[in-house]
Amino acid sequence: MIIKAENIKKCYYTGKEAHLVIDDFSYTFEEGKIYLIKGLSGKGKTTLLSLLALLDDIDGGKIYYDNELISNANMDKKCVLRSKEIGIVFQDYGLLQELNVIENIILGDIITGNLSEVEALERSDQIINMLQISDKKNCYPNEMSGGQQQRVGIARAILKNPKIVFLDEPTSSLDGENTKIIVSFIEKYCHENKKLVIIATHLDSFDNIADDIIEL
Ligand SMILES: Nc1ncnc2c1ncn2[C@@H]1O[C@H](COP(=O)(O)OP(=O)(O)OP(=O)(O)O)[C@@H](O)[C@H]1O
Repeated sequence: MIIKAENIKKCYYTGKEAHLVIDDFSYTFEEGKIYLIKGLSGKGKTTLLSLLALLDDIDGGKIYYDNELISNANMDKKCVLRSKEIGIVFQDYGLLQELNVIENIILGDIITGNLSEVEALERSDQIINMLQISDKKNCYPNEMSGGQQQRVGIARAILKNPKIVFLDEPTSSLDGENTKIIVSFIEKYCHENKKLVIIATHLDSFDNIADDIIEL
């Protein structure tokens, strides 16, 4: 999947005042590559990620997925794309506290029908093994470290084998060891499976594996 952003803009309104956060951003993201969106806090990294991931609407410009103009599509079409082709890893992990690791990973894709329970369990077993959290499979989020919870978030995002993965500050609160595990996993996942990976970060953890770095 290729994402093309053409002159995209995003404004936030506080009262009557408009703040232009993304101003005329253009870029083409290609499959099989890892891109970093970098910049200081408040520069608009999360905003840009959520526009490209179709979580929020642009105020100007165009977004194409594989040459199809998608920014004008209706909500249903965007939801289907997000559900089938896009995996998102959120900055705050976004895990459900009442569910254990396996349930957190598989439930969404079983509910949406992306995977059968058998497929989901089989794939989640492989993924948590690669991410080195197999011993935590029955734990609840509050029984795990930040690095372990982040890996659960990654496992959940890639369970359905999406073509595109967005990660928002995936290593911001992690130590060196956890960062290393996540960086090498992301590199392998992207390059071996020809996925498009877009990472918003203010850190240098991914610099060595990035195909391009976009400074905001
Ligand atoms: N929903 C919103 N309503 C109004 N302003 C917003 C909203 N979301 C973000 N902003 C503003 O837009 C700007 C960019 O925010 P964004 O979260 O995209 O930056 P960021 O680069 O990801 O920052 P950080 O590294 O701190 O996460 C900030 O000034 C922020 O205050």
